[in-house]
Amino acid sequence: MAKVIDGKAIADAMMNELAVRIESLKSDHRAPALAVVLVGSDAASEIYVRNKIRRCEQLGVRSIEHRLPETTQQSDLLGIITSLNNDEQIDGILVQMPLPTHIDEKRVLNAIRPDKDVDGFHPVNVGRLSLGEADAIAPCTPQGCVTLAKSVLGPDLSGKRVAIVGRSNIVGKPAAALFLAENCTVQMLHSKTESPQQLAAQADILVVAAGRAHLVDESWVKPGAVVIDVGINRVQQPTGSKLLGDVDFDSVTQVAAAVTPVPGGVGPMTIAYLLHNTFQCYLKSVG
Ligand SMILES: Nc1nc(=O)c2c([nH]1)NC[C@@H]1CN(c3ccc(C(=O)N[C@@H](CCC(=O)O)C(=O)O)cc3)C=[N+]21
Repeated sequence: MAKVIDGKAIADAMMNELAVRIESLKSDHRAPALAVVLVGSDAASEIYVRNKIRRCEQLGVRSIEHRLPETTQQSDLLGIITSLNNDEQIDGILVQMPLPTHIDEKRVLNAIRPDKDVDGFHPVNVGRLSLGEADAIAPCTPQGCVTLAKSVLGPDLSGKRVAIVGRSNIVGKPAAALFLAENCTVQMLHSKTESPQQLAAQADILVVAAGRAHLVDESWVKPGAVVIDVGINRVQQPTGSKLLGDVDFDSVTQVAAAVTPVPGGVGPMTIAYLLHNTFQCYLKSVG
């Protein structure tokens, strides 16, 4: 049986460290502030917002929510982003994805000030990350994946073979950039990849961010590999709704050295890095 990687515990430890640093700045500076904009409703986004608010409270970070109806016009959303951009009291801005289809996600991401872009989705931050620049704001979930892999394999990942299933702009692509920056050998697998199982089964670290419940079973996993499950699929069951990962945990645990659970794996790490990124933006802002 594989080791279960406790993302919740690692996130808690990161938060405790952050709480101390925020507390120590309190007497001289305003509190850090994070604004979240949610348009319409989306199950995964609701979980995220709920946990984010709780964590902000624990850390003494001011949390600002803009909950807008599904029918919100793009121009109104852009107006809110502009006012958050210009508000010197706000350090981080996060617009929940996905947006309703009548809104152009690209326009919205482009509108966020790069130095407040705590998601790291603005083209300037994507470019900095791809150039390997140290001051890039890197996306939260991929940073969590790297930290979870290091929790098992130690801080030096150089030479490790990494396979990433899924090529989204918010997880797969930035995860590839971050593992490359760790000197890993990175391979991207996606829906058009031939024999993805065979390729995945060569990886020391397998990151699964495909958005399909239980896509990956033990046939994809090299014995002794570390498996990071990014999936959050809400499925209805007779007993109520349940969260399923992209990894079939019971199957993969037979061959892997370590696996992240869902919930309790990548999710809490995403929130921890959201607060980490917010704190970094805050440090730059207050000097
Ligand atoms: N601009 C943007 N950035 C995002 O990072 C983003 C987004 N939009 N839209 C939605 C998805 C989803 N997402 C989650 C993060 C944490 C948990 C989380 O805390 N999960 C916990 C709790 C689960 C629970 O409470 O049931 C866990 O897996 O253990 C869930 C979902 C971030 N996303």
